[in-house]
Amino acid sequence: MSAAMSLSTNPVSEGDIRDRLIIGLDVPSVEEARALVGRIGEAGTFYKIGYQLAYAGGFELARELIDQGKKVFLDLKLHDIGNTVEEGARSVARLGATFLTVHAYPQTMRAAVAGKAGSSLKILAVTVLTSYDDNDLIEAGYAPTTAADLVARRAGQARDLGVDGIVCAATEAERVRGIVGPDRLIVTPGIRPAGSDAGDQKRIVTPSEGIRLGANHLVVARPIVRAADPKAAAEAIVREISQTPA
Ligand SMILES: O=C(O)c1cc(=O)[nH]c(=O)n1[C@@H]1O[C@H](COP(=O)(O)O)[C@@H](O)[C@H]1O
Repeated sequence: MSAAMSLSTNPVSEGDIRDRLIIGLDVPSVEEARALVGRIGEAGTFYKIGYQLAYAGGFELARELIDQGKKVFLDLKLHDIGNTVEEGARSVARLGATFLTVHAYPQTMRAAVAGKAGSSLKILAVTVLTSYDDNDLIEAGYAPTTAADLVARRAGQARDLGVDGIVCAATEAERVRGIVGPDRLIVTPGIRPAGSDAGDQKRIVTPSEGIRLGANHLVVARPIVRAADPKAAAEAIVREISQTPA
């Protein structure tokens, strides 16, 4: 695959098409993550470091990957008092990460936007986790609502607060695009290549559906990380993305 491979038909996805796949490094140690990145090689350009790896030395790996020219998404899903979130976002901005997640609560989003000011870090607001369905929201104490409606409400708040992108299930991406407009990013986990296990995800689609529904980036972990051949799994998803008209 050529490093310069691009998808010029979609203005929000200009650049290397491989960047549209964000590979979740959901593994227990930096050594395993390094080995995985090595196996995936040129097929992976954008990596996500979440709780499991971040709390096991992942910040050092983030620096290493950035130094190698990879993009890094720090998926820390911040949510705390405003001052703490603002200072946390400021520290992540200094690391040189590309994306940082925060939960889509207005105070939290406002603080993160203030913290990253002046840097190239982009804040992504996690609206409703893709492992939640409508019943999970009711169980969590939300007044009868649907995941789709809550995603829409939070996407509107994120837009108004100047957040750079939205994390939602691709099933809501079209509605979110209508709310946030063409320039904000839509990043969708809950992606499952045809025939793969849903695991704990509840609002899932295939890579091609995700792109067709308007996602800028797809987040995929287990279907790549646990594949017998992670490089081939990543390449297959990138191929599917490249063959789907945006
Ligand atoms: O913020 C995220 O990345 C995220 C938000 C969300 O709503 N759902 C979700 O699955 N994620 C993350 O995306 C990844 C999905 O992993 P797999 O289900 O293994 O592909 C995990 O690292 C999750 O932490």
